[in-house]
Amino acid sequence: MKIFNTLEEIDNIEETVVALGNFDGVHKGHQQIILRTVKSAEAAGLKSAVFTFSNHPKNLMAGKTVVKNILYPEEKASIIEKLGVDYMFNIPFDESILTMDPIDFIEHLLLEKFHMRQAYCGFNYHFGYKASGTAETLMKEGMKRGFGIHIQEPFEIDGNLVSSTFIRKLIQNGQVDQCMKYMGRLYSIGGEVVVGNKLGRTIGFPTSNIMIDETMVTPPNGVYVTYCVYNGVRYPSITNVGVKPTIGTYHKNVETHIFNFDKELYGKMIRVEFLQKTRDEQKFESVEALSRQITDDCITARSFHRRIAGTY
Ligand SMILES: Cc1cc2nc3c(=O)[nH]c(=O)nc-3n(C[C@H](O)[C@H](O)[C@H](O)COP(=O)(O)O)c2cc1C
Ligand SMILES: Nc1ncnc2c1ncn2[C@@H]1O[C@H](COP(=O)(O)OP(=O)(O)O)[C@@H](O)[C@H]1O
Repeated sequence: MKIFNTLEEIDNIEETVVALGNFDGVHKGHQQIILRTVKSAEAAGLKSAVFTFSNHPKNLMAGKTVVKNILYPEEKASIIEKLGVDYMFNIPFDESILTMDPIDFIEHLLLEKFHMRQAYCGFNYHFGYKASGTAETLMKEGMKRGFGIHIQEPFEIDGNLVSSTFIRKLIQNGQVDQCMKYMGRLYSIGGEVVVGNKLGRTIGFPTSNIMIDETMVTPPNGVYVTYCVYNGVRYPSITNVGVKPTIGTYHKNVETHIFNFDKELYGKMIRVEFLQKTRDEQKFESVEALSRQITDDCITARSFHRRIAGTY
């Protein structure tokens, strides 16, 4: 997949079928739109493309982070690439796009820049000045100018409208066990292993710590059954998300104890995949009490892992 990070970089591209949307989380509704785009492009002998913004439009309008993302742009790109897309237009949402007349948006971006012949978008897609362009605007202009528009109806699973907002809420409520159903993959956080207090190993539970980025959606403090992916291998693990109140005052982080594992991971990249929240983080009266609780947590997590072995 070829990724274009600015409009200026887009040059010499072939005609396209474009999926339009923000696609944060690349959930099952998004996947359906993108897969349909890829199929149509193949059938028509065109290139498939995804047009998305690298920053959330609502954040530019508010002047600060009001919408936290589920995925980093690189993560989003990597998931979209696996769906078979040829081009990704990952463009910064700036003043000029914010204030662009919807007709100019169609003419100058979609047609002149992206060479769009067909588009797929959700029923609630908005674009251009004050988000005044809608799926209907695209329909009308498509009839006039000869491009095709396919509008995806609301996509529901178990009566829930699958949306990025819905998935953000699941994560923020600790309902990580629901993410697979709606996103088609486990919710995960990746990062570089940083040095902690080096206390974990003294209580028998060494942990690999990664920092939490508070500009992203994060799960609530608590203990989770997880997988830890390192070097392409997926290890059963248990993870504490939190501030370690028993030990002191710390920033929120993610620390994972990997079962049957004793390698040094400082400076290495790991990814923690969340299966199930098992309890809230607590302040214990002593490190011994905490250690006893972690022993119990590990028994629970190991039996969970045994139960689901081979499922994911
Ligand atoms: C499964 C698990 C559960 C934990 N639960 C708590 C908790 O409820 N309260 C708390 O203060 N710390 C909790 N911790 C964090 C420990 O305090 C922490 O792992 C220990 O202090 C070692 O920290 P270090 O990696 O910075 O050395 C938990 C850690 C693990 C692995
Ligand atoms: N089973 C394990 N799970 C996670 N990390 C482990 C494990 N065994 C060894 N390690 C390593 O030990 C380090 C953690 O030890 P710990 O005493 O908790 O120190 P820190 O406070 O720096 O996390 C991790 O960075 C990792 O490299």
